[in-house]
Amino acid sequence: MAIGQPNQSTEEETTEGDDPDDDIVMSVDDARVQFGMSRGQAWVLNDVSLDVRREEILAVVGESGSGKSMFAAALMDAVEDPGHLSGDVTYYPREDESDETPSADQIGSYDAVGDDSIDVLGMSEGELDNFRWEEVSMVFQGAMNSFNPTMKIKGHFHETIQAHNAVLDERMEHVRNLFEALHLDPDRVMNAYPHELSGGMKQRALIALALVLEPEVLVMDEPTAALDLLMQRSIISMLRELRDEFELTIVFITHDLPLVAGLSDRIGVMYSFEFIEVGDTRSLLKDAAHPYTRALLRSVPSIESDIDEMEPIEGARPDPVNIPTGCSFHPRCPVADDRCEIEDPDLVSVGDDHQTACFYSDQARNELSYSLDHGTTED
Ligand SMILES: Nc1ncnc2c1ncn2[C@@H]1O[C@H](COP(=O)(O)OP(=O)(O)OP(=O)(O)O)[C@@H](O)[C@H]1O
Ligand code: NI
Repeated sequence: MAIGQPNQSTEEETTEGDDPDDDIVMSVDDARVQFGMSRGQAWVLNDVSLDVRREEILAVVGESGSGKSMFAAALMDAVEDPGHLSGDVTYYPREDESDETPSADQIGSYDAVGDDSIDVLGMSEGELDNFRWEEVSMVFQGAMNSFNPTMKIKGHFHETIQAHNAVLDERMEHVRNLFEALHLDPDRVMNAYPHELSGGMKQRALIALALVLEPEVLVMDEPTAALDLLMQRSIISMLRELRDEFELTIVFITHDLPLVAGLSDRIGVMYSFEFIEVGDTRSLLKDAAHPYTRALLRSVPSIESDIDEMEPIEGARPDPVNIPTGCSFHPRCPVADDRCEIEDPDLVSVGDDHQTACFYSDQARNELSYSLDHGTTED
């Protein structure tokens, strides 16, 4: 395709994987979060559609304020006021292999939209409270200090288990397995008060707490941001094992792209409150197709790159009250033209299991360079 010639985009294109057999655990369709400000209506999640695949590790990356935490909150209907969430969020419980009956029936109390799916935004507060521990659990941004300082770690586990009427001995046995996978000494940590633990230990204990009722999906919002690099890397390496051992799906939210390069199966890049590129980690890092993703990869430090090769992304971040028309990245984009100011590109396929929302991804790939001496090489 000649440079400057736009890709064809169609309404039908979505972020769904190329493989129709992909087992989807959650799907988000046309999710929007809107709130009124004195300056006008603000959109902090702008028509987002994305499928989360069962047992994948999906990294959600983007600059501060791009909507990553909003997306996480949307997954469990936890958007706080004044934000108002609309659209659809659907959860697909694992089918019981020994039985044709979908496990949605076994879960029982939730409202199912179909035989085997659950309408997350249609649940009552009580249903949501169970859902958030038993199906889709979350480690919130900055939650490391959310432990009650006057209660031993053990107490937090007991409290959660009892609040959900689960069998204490059974659950505590599971917790021992979780602790082992997270390289925590159960006796020592359980009997400690929060302040007696290092940041890394507290964060791992929090991850174990999120998994105590065996959810299918674990959403983690910047779970390692407050820790030193060594501890970050060590937790990251435990997460893959945790996923394998407990058959988890992990949605890992971070502003730190190199950190998740060796962890995730797929990466979704958010810009201006929506996904602008989604793809298989290897393909996305090697051959990023969106000018923003390429700029992001150029702006991150790597072990070998010189500090002067790093280029911060120029221009102001989008304002939720004043999202640019057309492609929201156009004011900062080196390859944008008139079309980009008017038309909003949909996500279209740009490779195997790789979609991007840009009319000029060929041009971006040809003209915008970045070096890749981090990430995929360190599996
Ligand atoms: N409860 C809320 N209601 C409305 N808007 C909100 C609410 N919470 C945050 N926002 C706004 O939503 C936008 C997106 O915020 P969000 O927290 O999702 O960004 P983020 O990508 O997670 O950033 P960071 O990396 O700094 O955590 C921001 O402009 C923020 O001010
Ligand atoms: Ni956030």
